[in-house]
Parts: sequence; structure tokens; C-alpha cells
Amino acid sequence: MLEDPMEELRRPELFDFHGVSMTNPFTDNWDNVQNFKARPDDIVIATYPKAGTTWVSYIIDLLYFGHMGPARQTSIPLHDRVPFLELYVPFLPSGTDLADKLPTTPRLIKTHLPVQFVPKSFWEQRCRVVYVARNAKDNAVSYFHFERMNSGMPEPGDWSTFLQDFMEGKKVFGSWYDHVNGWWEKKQTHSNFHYMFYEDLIEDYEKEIERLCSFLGVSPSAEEKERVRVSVTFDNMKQNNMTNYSTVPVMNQEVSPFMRKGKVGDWKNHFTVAQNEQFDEDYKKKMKNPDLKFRCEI
Ligand SMILES: Nc1ncnc2c1ncn2[C@@H]1O[C@H](COP(=O)(O)OS(=O)(=O)O)[C@@H](OP(=O)(O)O)[C@H]1O
Repeated sequence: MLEDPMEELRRPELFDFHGVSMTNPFTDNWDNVQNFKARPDDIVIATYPKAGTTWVSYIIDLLYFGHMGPARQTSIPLHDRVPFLELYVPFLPSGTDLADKLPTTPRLIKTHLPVQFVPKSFWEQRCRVVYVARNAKDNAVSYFHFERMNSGMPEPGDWSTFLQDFMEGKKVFGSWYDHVNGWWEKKQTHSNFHYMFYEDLIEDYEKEIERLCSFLGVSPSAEEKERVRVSVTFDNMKQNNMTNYSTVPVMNQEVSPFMRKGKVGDWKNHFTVAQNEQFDEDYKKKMKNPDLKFRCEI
């Protein structure tokens, strides 16, 4: 029995973990994560939280396994088909266990880890990596609402507190700036790497899917592509209980739905003029690589 019956209701606290802000659900299984045995055909879907992980995971899942028919799509939540590598919740199968037991190949594996924490076997096995990045302002807004609705995450505080913490990297999985830059640098040395932007996917879905298919080496028929396109629209994923996280008890979708808005530019409804100026000033100092460019409107 828990010593304190409120213990399980308390939100996790952030702490410094090898220089990155983390919480227990993502560090408690650390040895198994670090010793995870990747296979050469594994596909890693890596993101900073709220960058479009679920969307891209579902696209890739359907590209590989859509042909298995509706039973799989309607009975197994996406988060069981694409395990979250570092997630550990007592009494539930860990991300590493779920990945080990996946019945299908290639295994699709999701991670939010900053690049320096990724198990080395993924690099040794030269696994394919799909990294999805989203502009910092919309990413922050989406993360704020996610923390509000998810009691498995730390308390976000009010929007201005949250934004300050975001800029200082005091969020689970650390600094957005370090994350997108770290993975971008990895792309320069790991050849099996596809870096995608949420904004591109919103703006020109067809083109992005062509590029993704070519990277993955898959050639869906026109009918298959159309089935994927329809399934992964924002509205259809919002209605779909296998992709909208409605089955996850820590998420209170009445506070804010997981499938919230799915737009580029919602930051304009949150940032004050002063917050925007301060953010831009800080952004310029942290984002010095001219090759890594984000669009916060399209
Ligand atoms: N199909 C589709 N089209 C457009 N946008 C989509 C789609 N699917 C998910 N989303 C939006 O992605 C945001 C959730 O990000 P993640 O899936 O990375 O969240 S998580 O880190 O896995 O919790 C979250 O963004 P916000 O709406 O801005 O909060 C989702 O709405």
C-alpha cells in the first residue's frame, strides 16, 4: 500500500538528469532503455513533445501495416503499435517491453529523448530515423495545453510562467532549442535520417508523403495512399479512439483535447506583444545555425 494515499495523484516533479530536465516516468527504466537492442530494420520516430509525433507515427504505421485491415486499426491503440521507448509506468508494460514484444516488423518506436540519450544500438544498427520538428512558438502552446490536461506531467502554471520555463529549458525532455539542434547535428553524420517539419506537412501533405515514402523505401499504390490520407486528417484522427488518446486515464480531455487544434500560428492567440518580443530576442541567441529554419506562419 502507498504510504501516502495522495501519492499517486501528485504530479511528477522535474529534476536535473545528466543536464536535462526530466521526470521519473521517463527515467525509471533507464538501464533497459540504454541497453535496448535495436534491430537494423527498426524505425525510430523522434520528436520534442508536441511536434506531430502521433500524426507521423500513424502515417508510418498505415504505410507499413494498413494492408492488415481494419481489425488492427480499430482494436489496438496507436501508442501500443508504436511504443514510447522511455515510458515507464508501474504495473503497466514499459516502452522497452512493448517494443520487444511487437509482433510486426519493422518495429516503429517513438522517443522524445534528446539525441545524446538515445540508446547506442540504434546508431550501431544504422536504423532509419524520422525526426519531426515544429516551430518553437506553436510547440510551446501545444505543450502548455498538454501539461494542463495531463496529470502525468508537471504542473504548467499559468501561460506566462510556462513560457518562461519553456525558454529556460525547464520542461520534460529539456530545452526545445537543444533538442531540435542536437538532432539536426546528428543528421549530418547518420545517413539514415529524415528530418521533417510539422509546418511542411500541413502546407503540402502530398509532397511530404512522397519524400517520406522515398526515405522509407515504400511504394504504396494510389488507393493505399488515398486511404492513408483520409485516415490521418486532423478530424478523422480526433474522432478515432485509437489515435486521440481518449483511452489514457491521466489525460483529461475536458481540460484540453489531445487533438486540440492542429494548426500553424495558434501562438498568435497566446503570446502577448511583449512575450513575443522577448521570445524572438532569446530565440536569435539560441538558434544560430542558418541551415535550420522554422516557419511559425505559412
Ligand atoms: N492529423 C493531424 N494534423 C494536424 N495536427 C495534428 C494531427 N495529429 C496530431 N496533431 C497535432 O499534434 C500535436 C500533438 O503532438 P504530438 O503527437 O507530438 O504529441 S505527443 O508529444 O505525442 O504527446 C497537437 O497539436 P495542437 O493541436 O497544436 O495542440 C495535435 O493536434
